[in-house]
Amino acid sequence: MAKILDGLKVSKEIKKEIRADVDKIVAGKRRPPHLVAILVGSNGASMTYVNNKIKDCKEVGFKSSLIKFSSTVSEAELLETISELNKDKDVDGFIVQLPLPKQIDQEKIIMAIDPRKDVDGFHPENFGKMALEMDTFLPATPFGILTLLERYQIDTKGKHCVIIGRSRIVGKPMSILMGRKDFPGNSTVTLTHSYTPHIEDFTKNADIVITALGDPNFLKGEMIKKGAVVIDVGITRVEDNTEKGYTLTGDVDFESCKEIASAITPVPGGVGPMTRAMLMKNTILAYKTSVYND
Ligand SMILES: Nc1nc(=O)c2c([nH]1)NC[C@@H]1CN(c3ccc(C(=O)N[C@@H](CCC(=O)O)C(=O)O)cc3)C=[N+]21
Ligand SMILES: [Mg+2]
Repeated sequence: MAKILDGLKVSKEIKKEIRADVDKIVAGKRRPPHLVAILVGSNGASMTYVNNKIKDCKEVGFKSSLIKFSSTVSEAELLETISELNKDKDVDGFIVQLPLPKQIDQEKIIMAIDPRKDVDGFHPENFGKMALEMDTFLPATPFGILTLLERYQIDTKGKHCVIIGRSRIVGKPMSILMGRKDFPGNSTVTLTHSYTPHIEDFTKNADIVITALGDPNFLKGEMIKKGAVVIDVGITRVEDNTEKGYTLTGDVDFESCKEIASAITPVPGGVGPMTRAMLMKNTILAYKTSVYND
């Protein structure tokens, strides 16, 4: 039976560390860090995520603000709000919850964010710095995965890491980070996606598998090597007859994989809570402007 990589537990530890830091800041008569979230429309999952981020802010002692727009908001209105947040000295970092409605050009929105306030790490300037191993904000989900690997002392050096999915917020940055010279890193990376034939030919040879494709229970035990480390980023709401009306389901078939893997993340309670903790981490980094101070 694989060791469970308990993202919920580690995320609580990280939030406690941040809280202690904020308490010191406030005791020194300085204002606490301030995170702003922009939410467009009323997608159920997006509302849950954003509300949880606001809850996390309270927990760690940050000030938080939520700016809500209807799904019919214009691109110009959003850009105006971003421009104001960029200038606002009371705001350390902000995020625009994705996905955005189709009338909005996502790239244009991300490009408008001041990279120094881009605590999601989505701006191309920050993505470029990440790729070149310069100090910057790492995107929260990959940052969360790295931190989880680090705290559980999973050896990544010289290992073969196979990533499934090439999204701009998970798969693509993860593929770069696992190959960087830092720890955890120094892996040999294979980035697979929807055009990769016979994905099991790759996953069967992987020491570490990271799934981020959004296909419930895709990765089966027979597709992995004995002793592999399995990181499940997928989180799909599969509709059913439960009270909630859905069950959160990962990309990993947990039941079959836990028998073969040496370590595995659960869904829920794995990568999701780590993502949230790292957004808090990036926000306090933005506050200290330490990433731009060297
Ligand atoms: N600008 C932007 N930044 C993001 O970081 C961002 C985004 N847009 N859009 C959507 C994705 C997804 N994402 C998650 C965050 C937390 C959980 C999380 O806390 N999951 C819990 C369960 C939460 C639930 O009950 O639904 C868990 O896995 O245990 C999941 C997914 C951040 N994203
Ligand atoms: Mg993909």
